[in-house]
Amino acid sequence: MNYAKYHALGNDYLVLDPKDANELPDKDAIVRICHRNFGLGSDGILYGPLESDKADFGLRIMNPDGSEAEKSGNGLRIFARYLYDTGAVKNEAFSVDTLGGIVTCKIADNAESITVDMGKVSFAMNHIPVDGPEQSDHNFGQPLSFNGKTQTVYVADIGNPHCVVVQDEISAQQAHQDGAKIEVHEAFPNRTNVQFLKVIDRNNIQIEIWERGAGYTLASGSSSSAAAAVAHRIGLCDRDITVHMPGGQIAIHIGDDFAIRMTGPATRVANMQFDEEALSFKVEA
Ligand SMILES: N[C@@H](CCC[C@H](N)C(=O)O)C(=O)O
Repeated sequence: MNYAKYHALGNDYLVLDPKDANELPDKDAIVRICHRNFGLGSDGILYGPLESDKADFGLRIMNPDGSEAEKSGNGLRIFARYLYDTGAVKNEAFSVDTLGGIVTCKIADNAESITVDMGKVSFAMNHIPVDGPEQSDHNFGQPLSFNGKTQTVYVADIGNPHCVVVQDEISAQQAHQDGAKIEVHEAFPNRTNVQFLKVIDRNNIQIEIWERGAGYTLASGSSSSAAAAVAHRIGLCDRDITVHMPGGQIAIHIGDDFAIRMTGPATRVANMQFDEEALSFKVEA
């Protein structure tokens, strides 16, 4: 099976084109294909371009644990780059239908820069299952207990769910320890992506990320969107925010009603062939 591997600031995806595969691999196969030792290795699989009656292209986004994500900012930039590389699009704007809504993508500077209109961030959690008090603009910021402490967290939805923790200092180690706990906290029956956010100044933030279904990642576009929106919503940042992550930087513009425009790169890595033999190897627990 042929996969095109790309990364967006170190957040790597394998693109599986339906012309090469009639259907997505099953959950176990996805886990194996994404495994960094027993498979090709990636933070997820992008299955597309699919037909859509609502947009120019349809896309399904799979996490490396085999679960399906509604949206992925880096995944969308990578998918846009794949469409450009395969000649399906040029420099015109085009729309992509995801489970988390329709987005618009535009490629510039010979594909060195890709902009995605990600949709609007919602802080009133109508579609993220959140147990506990109803989330709304009036009670934005909730105490959450994890790992023996209680901190204020901010939930934000940009098609997929996010939980933002604002702190003076952040670290990869904390993202591993606390992120893993918050992802599966009982407050989030559908699990959540987690960002630890440090405000640098009114136009720059730094985040460490723990992704739902993927774990620690070097960058995330929907996380950047959610974290920037929270920083603006609580009055710490303006509308143009550079998000600094271990893998690099993404530019976020926050428009009216928290409509997010995200700009960043996507880089081609390889064309890879997955051998079915890897599926039958028994991994000792
Ligand atoms: N890496 C992504 C987010 C991918 C989906 C996420 N793990 C989820 O389950 O919602 C990004 O760049 O946004």
